[in-house]
Amino acid sequence: MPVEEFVAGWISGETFFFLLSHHPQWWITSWGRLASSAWREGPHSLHLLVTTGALGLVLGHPFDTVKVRLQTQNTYRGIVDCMVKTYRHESLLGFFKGMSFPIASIAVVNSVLFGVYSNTLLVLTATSHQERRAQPPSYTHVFIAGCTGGFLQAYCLAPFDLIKVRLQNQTEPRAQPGSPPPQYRGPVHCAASIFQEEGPRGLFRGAWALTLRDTPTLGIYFATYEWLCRQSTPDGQNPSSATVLVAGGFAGITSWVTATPLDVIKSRMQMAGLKQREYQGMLDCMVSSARQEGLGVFFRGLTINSARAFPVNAVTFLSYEYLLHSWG
Ligand SMILES: C[N+](C)(C)CCCC[C@H](N)C(=O)O
Repeated sequence: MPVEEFVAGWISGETFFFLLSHHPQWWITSWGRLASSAWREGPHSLHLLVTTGALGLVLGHPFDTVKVRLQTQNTYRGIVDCMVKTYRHESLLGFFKGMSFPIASIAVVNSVLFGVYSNTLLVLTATSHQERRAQPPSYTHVFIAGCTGGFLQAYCLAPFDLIKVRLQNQTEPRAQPGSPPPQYRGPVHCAASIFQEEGPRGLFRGAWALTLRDTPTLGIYFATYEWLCRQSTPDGQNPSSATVLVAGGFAGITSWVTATPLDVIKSRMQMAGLKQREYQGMLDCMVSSARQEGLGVFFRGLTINSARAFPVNAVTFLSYEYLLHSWG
């Protein structure tokens, strides 16, 4: 089984910088150093691509926090109201709650997604990544391979995503003397408390909704990416960097448009069991949310999430393609 796709997915998901850089000062200075050396070496430098992957995730996280809050809390009137309240009560740091686990896990998740996708295509079409420009796979095969990757990555993502959502929803300001501490002190404490209270299954709360969200929509993700690349690339040639960026960005948005209804349900199920109400199951969550808040509830957070999805997915595809290309 070719492993390059797993490795390229891993690096484009990009974690090792996080492991090296527990300290924000280190992060900022080393990113600055890498970016400036990459600038000198030219825009195709690996450093630049890899660090922009991480940077995209960091810069995208505040948008994600606003999205999650709009989806699960009914106290905000809209994007601006949520931003203002978060900033007033929790300062800028409030937007970065729950960020460490996504950064630590995105590499594993992307590695599984891209690795399984490419190897499923290999099984279906008997072509390797390098051969696929000359012999492009059908969109049906691309879709099936994307769904397979999406299905398997959902299981790796589920516990990390649960902890992210729980931490993003803690609206307490940073510990001030005398004020009650938030329920979870950090990602590890959050994981440990869920494990203690609900056992290992507790960590997979909402996992079904997540799997249903990701399986078809990651098929759409890869099919959109392939379609957009082929539209603007002459037959048999590799797409240009600009094409990859635009196709990756729109693939991200398209797949999020289709994923948002189940994303809302997934986030609500993950929050169930805390202050909010319990649901009997996914269907109950859908029906009661729609009854109480109207059908618009299924598109909560879509605008802000699309603004985040474009740059994040543009960079992911660019580094993935670039890495595979440079390994020949
Ligand atoms: C399938 N679904 C739409 C859920 C996600 C597709 C894009 C995944 C990417 N890591 C991101 O965070 O944007």
